[in-house]
This record gives sequence, C-alpha cells and structure tokens, in this order.
Amino acid sequence: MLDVTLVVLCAGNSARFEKMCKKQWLRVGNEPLWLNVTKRLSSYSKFSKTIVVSHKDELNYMKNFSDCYTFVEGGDTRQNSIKNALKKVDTKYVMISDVARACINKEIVLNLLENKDKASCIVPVLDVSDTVIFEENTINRDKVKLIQTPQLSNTQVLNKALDTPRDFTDESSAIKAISETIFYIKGSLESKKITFGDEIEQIPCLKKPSNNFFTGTGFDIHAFEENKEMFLGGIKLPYEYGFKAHSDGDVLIHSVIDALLGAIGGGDIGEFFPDTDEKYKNIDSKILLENIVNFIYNVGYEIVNIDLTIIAQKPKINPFKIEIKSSMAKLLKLEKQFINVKATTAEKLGFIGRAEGVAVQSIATLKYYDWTQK
Ligand SMILES: Nc1ccn([C@@H]2O[C@H](COP(=O)(O)OP(=O)(O)OP(=O)(O)O)[C@@H](O)[C@H]2O)c(=O)n1
Ligand SMILES: C[C@](O)(CO)[C@H](O)COP(=O)(O)O
Repeated sequence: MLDVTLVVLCAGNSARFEKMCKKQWLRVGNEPLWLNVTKRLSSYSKFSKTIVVSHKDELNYMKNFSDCYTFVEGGDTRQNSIKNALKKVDTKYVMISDVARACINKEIVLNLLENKDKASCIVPVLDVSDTVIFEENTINRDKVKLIQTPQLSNTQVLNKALDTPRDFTDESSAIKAISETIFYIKGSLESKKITFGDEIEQIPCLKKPSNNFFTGTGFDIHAFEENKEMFLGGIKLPYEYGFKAHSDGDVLIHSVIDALLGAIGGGDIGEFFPDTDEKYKNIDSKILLENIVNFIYNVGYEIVNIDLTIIAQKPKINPFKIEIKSSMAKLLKLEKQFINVKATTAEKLGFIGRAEGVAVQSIATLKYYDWTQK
C-alpha cells in the first residue's frame, strides 16, 4: 500500500460548461463521470485511500454510488475543496486530480509516483507550440508551460502552502509561493480539462450515455384542514379546506417529487425537505419541485414523461385538470403532452370516500442527458 492518498475533485458548479448537466454528472455508459474517472485513477496504483470531494448538494446522492471511497463535502472554491479533503489525509503524500480531466493515462500517474521524492510537488505540464502573447506582447513560448493534474504533493507542505488567504488555481502555485520545490513531468493532451461545453468532443476516453429509461413512483396523502387554502399541482383551488401539512400541503407536487426521486434512486421528499425543518413551514411546494427538477438535471437526467392520478371524493378535480396540467408542465420544464393528469373518486369508500382527504399517485420516466447530441 502506497503512503499516498488519491483525491478526486468533483465539487464544482460547471458554470462555464453551460449544459443542462454538471460536468461531474455526465454519463459514460451507466456511470457518472466522477465515478468513471475515480475508478480509473484508483485502479492505477495501491493508494492508501481514495477521497471523492462532492458538491454539498450532491454529497448524499453521490454516496449512493459506491462504498469504496471516502466522500468529503467540497468548498466554495477548488482550493477550499482541497483543504476539506486534506482533513481526511493521513499519508505523507497526496495526489489530487480534477474530475474534469477525465482521461488521465496510467503512465502519468506512475511517473508522478516514481518521482514523488524529487520535490514538494510533482506536476505534469505541456509545452506550448503556439505563439504566446502576454498583455499584447509576444513572449518566449519556450518558457511557457501549461499545468495539468494530477499533482502529487507532500501533504505537510501542501497544508502549509494552503494556510493562506490567497486563492491559488492549483497546488503547485501555492507550494511555489512558499518557496518550496516543484518537479515537472511530461503531461498529455489526453489530460485536457473539460471546462466549456463544446470541449466534450475533444475528450477521447468517454463513451456515450446508456439509452436506459428509469421509472419511479410517488404516492402521497394529505387530510383536509380548516382555515387553510388548498393548493394542488401548484394551483389554488376554491375549496373550503386546505391540506394539513408542514408545507402548503400540495399533495400532487409531493407525489411527483417522490416519483422523480424514485427514478434517480435519490430517496424521498422527506430526505430533501424534512418536515421538522422550520424553513419548510408553510413553504410553497412549487419551490420544492423547482429545486428537485434542477437537481435532477444537474445530476445528469432528463424527464421523459409523468402520469399521475388524483384520488378525491371532493373537491371536483375535472374543472381544474387543464390548469393543473399546464402548471405542472411549466414546473417540470416539460411540453404539456408529456404530463398526464387523471382523477377518480373513491366511490365513497374509506377516508377519501368520506371526503376527509386526498391521495395522489404518480409515475415518472427519466433518461440520461445525452451529451453526445448537439
Ligand atoms: N469548489 C470547487 C470548484 C471546483 N472543483 C473541482 O475542481 C476541478 C477544476 O475546476 P473547474 O474545471 O473550474 O470546475 P468547475 O468549478 O465546476 O467549473 P466552473 O469554474 O466553470 O464553475 C473540477 O473537477 C471541479 O469539480 C471542486 O472540487 N470544488
Ligand atoms: C488545477 C488546474 O487543472 C491546473 O491547470 C486548473 O488550474 C483548474 O482551473 P479551474 O478554473 O479550477 O478549472
């Protein structure tokens, strides 16, 4: 076992990527990119431990995918994500790589490891073959290097180098700033970082997402409550009661949220919005659904269609079905043809039949965001 910890940085926001899905959640077959890259990098040598740094909103979801790695919550910058990871590093050396550099080859990792005692930070670099200008003045391109990852650092030195208010864009810059040594090895064009959306085509090792479909079911019930407005599918219904709930009680939206989370293996609405949390007291459930829809797109899915059935003796639903369908289509960012709203009574049977409350069951079908399509 090496005295080296592997850290894969997967906690970014993909702001410059400008796609529906975040870079780390692009699918390679059935694997999110972060898992595909982490499996590949960790297979290259016997690292003491592998740490995956995850965006705070995706940490619990990411943990669903593997028990083989230590998951750490990222920070608001790459450097702070590294600092969070270093709290879990107890080895002399740490190798840190950007998940956005998806196609790191084994030779580079082995070369870094072979040279780990040559300096405080071992860095793969590329020479420049283009003419280079700096502030509109041509400079000597032979003195220019493009820095890549993974970078292999002495853990103690890196901790010291990052104990600063300065924000560096990589480890070697921080280590150099405290006058510690750097050793450069030959990098690779294959180690190109995915930053902008159109760069995906330049990444050689990715295969297209699987064509699988994913379904999830949702079911929710809410009792009627006096002195409360009734919301169903984001629409206010003119009824004498509302729904008894911590939130606004929109039982239809809650049912659909559970169907969406079910389809991605993301648990249930209570895990995302605990009914013990004051910030969700009387919350507009449309906000909850918008949050979940954004999450689903961020982690690499698209919604194909939703079908739902409202089970209610009262109020009469038919007069509002079209409005509910339009409301839900807008919230789900779906064409109306892909959201179906059904309604039925309970034939006066049971609590629904006694008009004590309403139930809604939903089913959602999702697929992966296909980044190979323009
Ligand atoms: N707070 C952050 C920011 C970035 N990263 C990771 O650092 C690597 C390089 O960052 P970058 O390519 O800039 O990714 P993003 O920050 O997602 O991109 P952007 O700056 O466009 O938002 C990525 O693998 C990213 O996931 C991280 O772990 N934590
Ligand atoms: C660390 C890095 O990949 C080295 O080139 C680069 O600095 C990351 O920059 P980003 O803006 O955080 O992608």
